[in-house]
Amino acid sequence: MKKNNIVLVGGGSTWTPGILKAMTTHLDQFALNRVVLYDVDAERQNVIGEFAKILFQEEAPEVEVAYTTDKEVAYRDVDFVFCQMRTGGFNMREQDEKIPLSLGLIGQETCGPGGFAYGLRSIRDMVEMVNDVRRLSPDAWILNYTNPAAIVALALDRIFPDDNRILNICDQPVNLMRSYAKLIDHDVNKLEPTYFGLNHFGWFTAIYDEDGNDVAPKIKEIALNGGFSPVDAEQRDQSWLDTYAMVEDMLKDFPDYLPNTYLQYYLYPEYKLAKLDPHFTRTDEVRAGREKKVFAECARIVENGTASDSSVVHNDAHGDMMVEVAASIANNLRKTYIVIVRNDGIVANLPDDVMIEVAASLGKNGPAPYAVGQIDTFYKGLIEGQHAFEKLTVEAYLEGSYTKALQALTLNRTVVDAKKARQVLDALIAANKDYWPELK
Ligand SMILES: NC(=O)c1ccc[n+]([C@@H]2O[C@H](COP(=O)([O-])OP(=O)(O)OC[C@H]3O[C@@H](n4cnc5c(N)ncnc54)[C@H](O)[C@@H]3O)[C@@H](O)[C@H]2O)c1
Ligand SMILES: O=P(O)(O)OC[C@H]1O[C@H](O[C@H]2[C@H](O)[C@@H](O)[C@@H](O)O[C@@H]2CO)[C@H](O)[C@@H](O)[C@@H]1O
Ligand SMILES: [Mn+2]
Repeated sequence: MKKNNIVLVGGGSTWTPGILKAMTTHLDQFALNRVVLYDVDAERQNVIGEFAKILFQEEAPEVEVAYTTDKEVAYRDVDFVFCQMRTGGFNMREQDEKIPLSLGLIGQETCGPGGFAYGLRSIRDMVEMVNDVRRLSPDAWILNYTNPAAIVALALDRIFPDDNRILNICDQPVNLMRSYAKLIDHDVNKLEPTYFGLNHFGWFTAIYDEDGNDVAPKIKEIALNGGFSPVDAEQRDQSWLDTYAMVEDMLKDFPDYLPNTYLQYYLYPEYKLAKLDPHFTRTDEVRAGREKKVFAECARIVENGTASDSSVVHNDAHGDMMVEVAASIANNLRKTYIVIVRNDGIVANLPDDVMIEVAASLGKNGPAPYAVGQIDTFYKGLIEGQHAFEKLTVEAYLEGSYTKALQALTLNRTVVDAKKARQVLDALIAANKDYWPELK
């Protein structure tokens, strides 16, 4: 098995310890030669970089580990880029949530005006990253998790249409699959999904077990009786437990398919708005919880010089998925993953240029998506509206167009009213002046 050189972009991310741990537990599937962490924030990365050195020294001393803020070093001679950057950090995520909420609109990291704002910030740095990687490692696979993945995927498809080694992925479908499996007491690796939609905007149409039986009806029945919760419920903050509980509401209203949890913001914007606290948003929860815990624990490990007694690096769906996806590509395993790809006829009644989220077989030539066929009017209508929002957001960025930005926000189901769209757009422009192109 080839030993791979990896760069983790956003090395100072709160998810990095879990991903590093997953790398050490998957070496039989995904062999490593070198792991480099790259970040623009030296302070964040140093703590996690030092932790990485200890972890690998104990678990896999043959793997070379380094961290750097020099992209010329980071992107050279790389086989796989794992990308999870957050342009503007948690300070800007807080603005993405609190500005819309202060104006009576949903404030969320990837949905609505918050997702729009984050999207315009992410595109610039993501394009720079792809250009740098291609200059230094032309054949590297770029596996991107940076959010909002829907907008990032659409922008990268527009800007690098011939680059077929960029793959955008979200861990939410895997996390939902793990949760379904626990609900029906089944091995998740023996379940195969059929799924369609956009990122954070899709549905499981069926979940097949090893005998070819669809277990989705059984899952729905349990969920409809209030039995649905995340597989890792004991590690979840209250807002995630509330989110999973909304699946019951969604199934009562729309029983056809199992929904992605993010649909709650688009289907029930007023109800969710009433539940969100404009003064204590998800960013506050993450700062007080995951961020604090990860950095304190990594600092403690560095101080003690051992990671053997650590709880911060539990195996989580996110890290496992990132490594398993890379393994499927590197070793041509052709396992099934839900990924984001150009439609090109997969959903027969949607345009080719929609970046859809769908199940695909993943091998050394990239994703081979499974055909979906025609989708029904309700789902088609929802997707077309959301795609128009995403497309206008990308075009607003590329053309520096205020009008397209306003059109995008007006089309979003969490906004709708054009006067509110203008109000939130103007407030977001002021907050993002260091990150966005000028919108005229
Ligand atoms: N696709 C998914 O399902 C999924 C799941 C989890 C997290 N994410 C995404 O992963 C990213 C990281 O999330 P987090 O909560 O750990 O945030 P975080 O702020 O803790 O980590 C992001 C890191 O990226 C760094 N960074 C910012 N701009 C950079 C650049 N241009 N180049 C290199 N590094 C840069 C920051 O300094 C920071 O250390 C976010 O985009 C988040 O939305 C996606
Ligand atoms: O609010 P955050 O920063 O905790 O999370 C935002 C991310 O939420 C989803 O990721 C889940 C993931 O599916 C699950 O496996 C586990 O790792 O928890 C994550 C959230 O706690 C979503 O898919 C990502 O896109 C978001 O960035
Ligand atoms: Mn996601």
